[in-house]
Amino acid sequence: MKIIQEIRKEIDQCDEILIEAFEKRMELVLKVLQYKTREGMPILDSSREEEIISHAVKSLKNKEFEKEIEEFMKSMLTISRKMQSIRLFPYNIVLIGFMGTGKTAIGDRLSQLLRMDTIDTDVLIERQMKTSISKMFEEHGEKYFRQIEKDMVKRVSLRKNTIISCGGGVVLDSENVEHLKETGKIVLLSAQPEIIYERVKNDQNLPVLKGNMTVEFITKKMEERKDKYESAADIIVDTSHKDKEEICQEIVYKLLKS
Ligand SMILES: Nc1ncnc2c1ncn2[C@@H]1O[C@H](COP(=O)(O)OP(=O)(O)OP(=O)(O)O)[C@@H](O)[C@H]1O
Ligand SMILES: O=C(O)C1=C[C@@H](O)[C@@H](O)[C@H](O)C1
Ligand SMILES: [Mg+2]
Repeated sequence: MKIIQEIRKEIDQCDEILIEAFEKRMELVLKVLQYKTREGMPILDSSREEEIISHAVKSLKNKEFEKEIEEFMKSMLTISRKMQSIRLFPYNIVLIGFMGTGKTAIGDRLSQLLRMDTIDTDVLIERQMKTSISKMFEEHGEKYFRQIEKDMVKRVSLRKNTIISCGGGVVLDSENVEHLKETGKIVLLSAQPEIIYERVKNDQNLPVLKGNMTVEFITKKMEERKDKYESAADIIVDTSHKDKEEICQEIVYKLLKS
């Protein structure tokens, strides 16, 4: 009994050291963040995280704990990144734009990079209604879908520190824009019609383009919606000829400047 008490005492001492080191580390992370923001340096640096993890694995004396140290460092980096994201973006990041501009794809990547939660109105609607958007259009018409979408936008606008990827038609309704703006900043993703066509041409779940999957129709529809998209936007990021990493960096940079 005495032995276990002795060991526990040592564990408590280890925890004290960890707590002290953790506190110090978080304070230093915030200092780096302030410095980077002041100097206009890129905030996201995935290679630095990999370096920190591999350094920790190498530094370990007892190799029995390799897997565990990796997990430990990853959790700490996640906590640290989350803390930074909350300070940098104390609001929802709302992604809007035409079909195929990358709202869903960029929402997912941005959420990995910033360790912020992400949701997608189309995905939530399909999950709630237990059917596809195409079927909803087919069986009940567009008006029915837009009402469900409107209710969903109202609900998701109540969230905090979340990346909200919207359906392509969400901002056509001015009340949706008002709700989203109450808690978020709006990022308009754009792309050239030819690029959008290449990205969506095989997508069977886009009823607005059904029977009209051509560059000409996409161009016309984009032109019709242009003013609504642009007037809702706090920042605009063109996604043509850019990979997801570049787009995320640009979103972060422009949001911080806005
Ligand atoms: N920057 C990019 N480069 C190459 N492919 C991309 C890029 N962004 C998105 N894509 C691809 O284009 C397709 C459409 O993207 P995504 O589904 O994210 O668009 P969306 O804006 O969410 O469209 P929707 O309005 O239909 O929900 C996907 O296959 C995605 O992987
Ligand atoms: O642009 C649109 O009107 C749409 C885009 C998709 O995200 C879906 O929300 C739906 O297919 C309608
Ligand atoms: Mg999408």
